[in-house]
Amino acid sequence: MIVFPNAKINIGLNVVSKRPDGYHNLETVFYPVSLSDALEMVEAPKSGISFSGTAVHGAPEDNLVLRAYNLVKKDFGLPPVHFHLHKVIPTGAGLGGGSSDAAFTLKLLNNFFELQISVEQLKNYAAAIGADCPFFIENRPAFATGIGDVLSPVQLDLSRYKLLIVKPPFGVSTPDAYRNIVLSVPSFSLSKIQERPVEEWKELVKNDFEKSVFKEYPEIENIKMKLYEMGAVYASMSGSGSSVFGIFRELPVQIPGQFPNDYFVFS
Ligand SMILES: C[C@](O)(CO)[C@H](O)COP(=O)(O)OP(=O)(O)OC[C@H]1O[C@@H](n2ccc(N)nc2=O)[C@H](O)[C@@H]1O
Ligand SMILES: Nc1ncnc2c1ncn2[C@@H]1O[C@H](COP(=O)(O)OP(=O)(O)OP(=O)(O)O)[C@@H](O)[C@H]1O
Repeated sequence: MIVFPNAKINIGLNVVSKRPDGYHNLETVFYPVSLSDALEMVEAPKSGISFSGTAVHGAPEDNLVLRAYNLVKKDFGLPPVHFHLHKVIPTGAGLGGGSSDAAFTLKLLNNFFELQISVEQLKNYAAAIGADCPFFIENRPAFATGIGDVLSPVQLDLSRYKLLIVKPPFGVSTPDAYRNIVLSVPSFSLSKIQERPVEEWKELVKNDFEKSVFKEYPEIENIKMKLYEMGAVYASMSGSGSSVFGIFRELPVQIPGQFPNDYFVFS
């Protein structure tokens, strides 16, 4: 069975408080995008994972795909399986690629082995893996609070716009970004985002990570400015970076030529 775990972008991100467990409460809008990995699972004599595509760091047994499999196996005694992960979504990019792989693994196991796990229980498994992970279970535009795990759907449809995602040749560590965050009191609640046209977002919708991350990596701010110069209606860093997305009415021509060769450009 093959599935295609997709990336997300964060439209706005307000980090509102630090919790006693070290995590942060936030407000964000998750929006699924079509940039995707490919994940295949077959039954095999021994469990494992192989890779192709862009490099995935870390030991295979630490991969979030195997962590998701082991979590479900504990409760359901699954047979051994082999996964092949073709990685396309860059890591350290704020695009949630690893979280999506894990969430799609949970859904894949549920479907393949007919485990009858409810959506709520799938979200609980996902929350045990990472804060971004529960969103990818239902994978639809959602306003998120808590640590990113309390989700309510928003009627947000950007399909008449074009999206351009630019990833510089380096990533940003999520734990480091949270360590350096400056907390904010949101002046606009992202739960109301669908009521405001994209044309107004530039003034209303902020990502709190930008301040500290731009200071350390001015190149990321340059990408954002470039996207506005290219005619973006709205541009922002996604999550804790390092990728930046631009929302356009029409995509500018010759996009890759606008950025150096070692930048990934996805449209
Ligand atoms: C930046 C975002 O991508 C925005 O969607 C997410 O908040 C990050 O989610 P994630 O990568 O799934 O995060 P996890 O793997 O659960 O946590 C990585 C680290 O980020 C920090 N972390 C994460 C989420 C959160 N709400 N508060 C935090 O402080 C914690 O230090 C944690 O150890
Ligand atoms: N399946 C996987 N794909 C990518 N990275 C994985 C995976 N499993 C574990 N990891 C580890 O997780 C780290 C973060 O990867 P991820 O793709 O979630 O990027 P991110 O940009 O930090 O996402 P986020 O938006 O959640 O902050 C990687 O550096 C890698 O060591």
